Amino acid sequence: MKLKDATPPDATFDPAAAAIEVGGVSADSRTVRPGDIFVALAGNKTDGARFISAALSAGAAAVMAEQKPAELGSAAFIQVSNARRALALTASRVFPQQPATIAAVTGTSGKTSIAAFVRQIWSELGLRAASVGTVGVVAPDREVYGSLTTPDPVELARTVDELAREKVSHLIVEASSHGLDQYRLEGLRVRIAAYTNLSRDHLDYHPTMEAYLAAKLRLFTELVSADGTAVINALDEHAPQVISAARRRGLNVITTGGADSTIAVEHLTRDGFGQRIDVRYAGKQHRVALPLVGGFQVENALVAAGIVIASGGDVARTFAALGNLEGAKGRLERAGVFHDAPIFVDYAHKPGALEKTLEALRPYASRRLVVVFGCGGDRDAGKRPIMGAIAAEKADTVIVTDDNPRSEDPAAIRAAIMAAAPGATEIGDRAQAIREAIHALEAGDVLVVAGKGHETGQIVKDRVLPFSDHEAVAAALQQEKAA
Ligand SMILES: CC(=O)N[C@H]1[C@@H](OP(=O)(O)OP(=O)(O)OC[C@H]2O[C@@H](n3ccc(=O)[nH]c3=O)[C@H](O)[C@@H]2O)O[C@H](CO)[C@@H](O)[C@@H]1O[C@H](C)C(=O)N[C@@H](C)C(=O)N[C@H](CCC(=O)O)C(=O)O
Ligand SMILES: Nc1ncnc2c1ncn2[C@@H]1O[C@H](COP(=O)(O)OP(=O)(O)OP(=O)(O)O)[C@@H](O)[C@H]1O
Ligand SMILES: N[C@H](CCC[C@H](N)C(=O)O)C(=O)O
Ligand SMILES: [Mg+2]
Repeated sequence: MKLKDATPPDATFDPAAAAIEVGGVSADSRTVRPGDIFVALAGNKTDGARFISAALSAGAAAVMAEQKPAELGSAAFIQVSNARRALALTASRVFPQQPATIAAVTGTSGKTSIAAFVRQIWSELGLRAASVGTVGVVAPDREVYGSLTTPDPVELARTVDELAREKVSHLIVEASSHGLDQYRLEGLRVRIAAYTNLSRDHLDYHPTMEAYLAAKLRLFTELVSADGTAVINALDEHAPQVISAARRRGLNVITTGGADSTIAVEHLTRDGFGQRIDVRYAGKQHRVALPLVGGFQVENALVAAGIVIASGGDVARTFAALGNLEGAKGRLERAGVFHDAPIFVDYAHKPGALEKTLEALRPYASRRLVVVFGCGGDRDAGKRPIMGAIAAEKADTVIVTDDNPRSEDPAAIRAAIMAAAPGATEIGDRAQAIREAIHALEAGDVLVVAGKGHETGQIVKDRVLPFSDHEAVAAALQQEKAA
């Protein structure tokens, strides 16, 4: 395609460059192919401008940047005011196909669960549906694991284009705060934007909670199309700010979960490991039998229903479909039982999630609620004592272990948690921590192994050691059986 067709309208370049043929776009000199546009981004670790000569050696036909580089060789220069935004917009021109209906969900917790729910409901309504997020790409024809919640803009645009070619008509994408802050989703034609909640996370990246919320609000104030719909969990304390941002933008607003919400909860009862909900929407009552544990899953399920209804889904069939939902892998998932005590694997790796998960399981523990968890290295260290205190307050038995120490000293991470969790036991080796927790279980106990959810590795220094909480639980149960 021609350079002028690949670049966003506000890009400026020498008119002679307009007709240059470009092959693709990359912000990484290591993946540049001959004929590509190289976009120089000022990064968090280094500056892409330092790699312009490497990109030119790799055959870049043009360099896109906010400032003109000293050396360009024979390559064209494309000046833009916001290189990250321009990268995503260029990627969406290079990869132009998109499913007709795209929804994006943001919030500290619940995105992966909601993406899985929405995909399942759409599929049940007979639509070709896909999701992109923490657990990768899940589509009718394939499942591909990814490393980021919101992929980088080039990979995202390429994936979305492929999905459209695979005849996916309905897509839901997780919009992380990093993704929104770094303009990874620009160029996506988002018709429905959803918000779950806001609690402490990623304060190693966002300077304040206000900045963290502001990144999330971009989905409503800038990204979703002006005639789109906002679906907002009314039970979250920051919901009023999201609702007013959505209203200011002129979006259609659907609120969920509260007594006065568009999708209102009239009555809620626990029913074994499921829940019965009477929901009211547009003057009509719908009875929902949700086969999932935890009040937060009700919030997630209703946001998911709101998204599907906003996309034109049949209302009665949408609420009926909630009765068949499967939880996302490793989200408060029952992974086994020992001495009649259920064992859950959960992805709570931030304070708000840990609190909600322990609260959700408390009613099932007639004896002890036991939690095994740790905190990731190279991530917001401030979370550690907060999570320690929450575990000590909300659980009866706390075992502090390792969860992706990365470059940090695992013992120091555990010590920061332990300092705020009086009475907790420290067992660094995660498999051993799980074994000891299971060995001590008795009828009436409930165990939750939190923090890794669907993950399949333990990141120690630069190595990813194979590790799965599901497998560790299964191995421990096997060992108990053999004993
Ligand atoms: C802090 C952060 O978000 N960093 C992301 C960001 O990197 P960056 O742009 O700051 O990159 P950088 O390393 O400083 O390099 C600057 C530029 O030089 C380029 N470069 C670098 C080296 C070279 O040889 N040649 C070259 O051209 C790089 O490609 C880049 O364009 O943009 C990259 C491309 O999109 C991401 O891969 C990278 O994610 C890193 C790996 C990461 O760990 N991100 C996590 C924290 C993240 O994004 N998490 C969120 C939230 C998860 C959650 O909600 O829990 C997610 O969406 O997954
Ligand atoms: N609505 C919710 N409110 C509070 N906590 C929740 C909610 N939904 C899920 N959680 C907790 O957060 C964990 C992660 O859930 P999920 O993966 O759906 O969220 P996410 O927003 O995609 O998280 P991440 O940003 O880590 O990918 C769950 O295992 C559970 O402990
Ligand atoms: N996307 C999140 C996942 C964290 C999962 C947890 N197991 C940890 O390593 O802290 C992050 O990279 O911060
Ligand atoms: Mg997620």
